[in-house]
Formats: sequence, structure tokens, C-alpha cells
Amino acid sequence: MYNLEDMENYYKVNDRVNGYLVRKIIGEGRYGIAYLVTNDQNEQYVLKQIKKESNKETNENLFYEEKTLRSLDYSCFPKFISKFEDKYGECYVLEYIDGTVFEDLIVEDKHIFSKDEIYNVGSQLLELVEILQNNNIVHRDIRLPNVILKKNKEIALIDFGLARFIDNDRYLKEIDYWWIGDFLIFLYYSSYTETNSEERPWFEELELNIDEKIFLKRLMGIEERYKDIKDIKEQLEIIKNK
Ligand SMILES: Nc1ncnc2c1ncn2[C@@H]1O[C@H](COP(=O)(O)OP(=O)(O)OP(=O)(O)O)[C@@H](O)[C@H]1O
Repeated sequence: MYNLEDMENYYKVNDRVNGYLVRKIIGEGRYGIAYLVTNDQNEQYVLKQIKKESNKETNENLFYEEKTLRSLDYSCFPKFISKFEDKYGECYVLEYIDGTVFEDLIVEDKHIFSKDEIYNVGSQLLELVEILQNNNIVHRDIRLPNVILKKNKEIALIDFGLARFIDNDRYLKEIDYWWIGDFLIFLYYSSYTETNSEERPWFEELELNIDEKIFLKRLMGIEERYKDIKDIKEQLEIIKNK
């Protein structure tokens, strides 16, 4: 949290910042604050106001968020629009992606994902990760608050703070397969009701057919890991068509 001195550096609704009009605060991260803003054409953007005293790790994350997003030009990732200095520090402007994050779909809307919906989300996540891999990027944070369901039902991935360029020593592409598995398990849990107080692992609690169980276990690295994304996509197609 911020102390009172920092509070004075917040923007307020209706403030003008570098030609943008502040509409609302949409989040607070380690780096600072995110606002929804509009330009003169009433187009929406996300403005990230970076705390002055951010630490080394945060600075590294911001550096890679800018570098990776600037190298991508797809509707499923926010575009990095610009960066400027204001009187308090640095600000980043990103394309705003209109929709609902999966965390809100589950926690607020209490949406129960059907198997077909889960397969569809899985396919789309694989497509996004494939695009990232083709651009030599691993996201490393594919979680419910970082994936947006747009109105047209397409999904988009945000928050590239932990994204890095793939490097076989440190930043392996395979970690995103684990994240996809973890993400899908959360979607399966949306229809789960606890029947017994004894704790069991997800592969026993969830109603999964044998193919789904092996698929998720392989994504999670509990059984032999997939070699590449093509294998994963093929396996998901088999599950879908059964
Ligand atoms: N491009 C975007 N389009 C729409 N909403 C976004 C976009 N980027 C971020 N948001 C929303 O803004 C809020 C802040 O997001 P952001 O990723 O900047 O920080 P965070 O994830 O809360 O922080 P941290 O990265 O430190 O964990 C979140 O609610 C997120 O859903």
C-alpha cells in the first residue's frame, strides 16, 4: 500500500494526463497504479503510473513488459502505445482490452464452465502461447486475473511483467504448458462441489475422463511432459472430438 505522501501523487477521475482523461482506477500493482483513460477520440487505454522508488525486480519486469509487448502486434495481446514522464515519474500507455477477466467470471459471475467451454479456452490459450513462442516469448504468468474474455468470446492475455525472451538456460518455453494446465484445472473446479472433507488431489476430485486426466497430468509435468505445442494441440483435438 501507499503512504499518505504517495497518495498526493495519484491521479483522480477527470484529471488530464498527457492528453488522456482519467476515467477510473483499475488496479494497483507493485509497480504503481493502473488507470482507465480515454483520448480525445474517446478511445480507451490503460495508463500505468510507475512508482518512483520501484525496486530492481519491478524495473526488470517493466523493462520486459515494454520490450515483449512492443514486439507483438496481435489482437490477443495489448499493444504498447507509448511511454512518457509526468511530474511524478514514468507512465506507460497500453491498449485497453475490453472484456472480463476469468477471475471475475468465476468469483463474481459464478460462471460454471462446461467441458466444451473449457476445451475452447484451452485451444485458444494454446494458440496464444504458440504465437508467443513464434516470437520467442514465454509469458510465465497465465493466471485467471491475466486472461480476458472479450465480448466476441475471443480471449486475450495481459500482464507481461513476468514475460521473458525464451532462453534455454533460464526461461524455458515449457513453463507456459504448466500454466495452461493450471488455468484449465481452475475452470474445471468451477463446477466442483465438495462432497467430502478429506482433501484429495485435483485429479481425484475433478470429474475427468481418462484422456483429460492424462492431458492435464502431462501439462502439469506429473506424467511425461509434452515435447511441443503441436502434440498438445493434437491431444486436445482428440479429447474434443470424443
Ligand atoms: N491492457 C489491459 N486491458 C484491460 N485491462 C487491463 C489491461 N492491463 C491491465 N488491466 C487491468 O488492470 C488492472 C491492473 O493490472 P496490472 O497488470 O497492471 O497489475 P497487477 O496485475 O494488479 O499488478 P502486478 O503486475 O504488480 O501483479 C487489473 O485489474 C487488470 O485486469
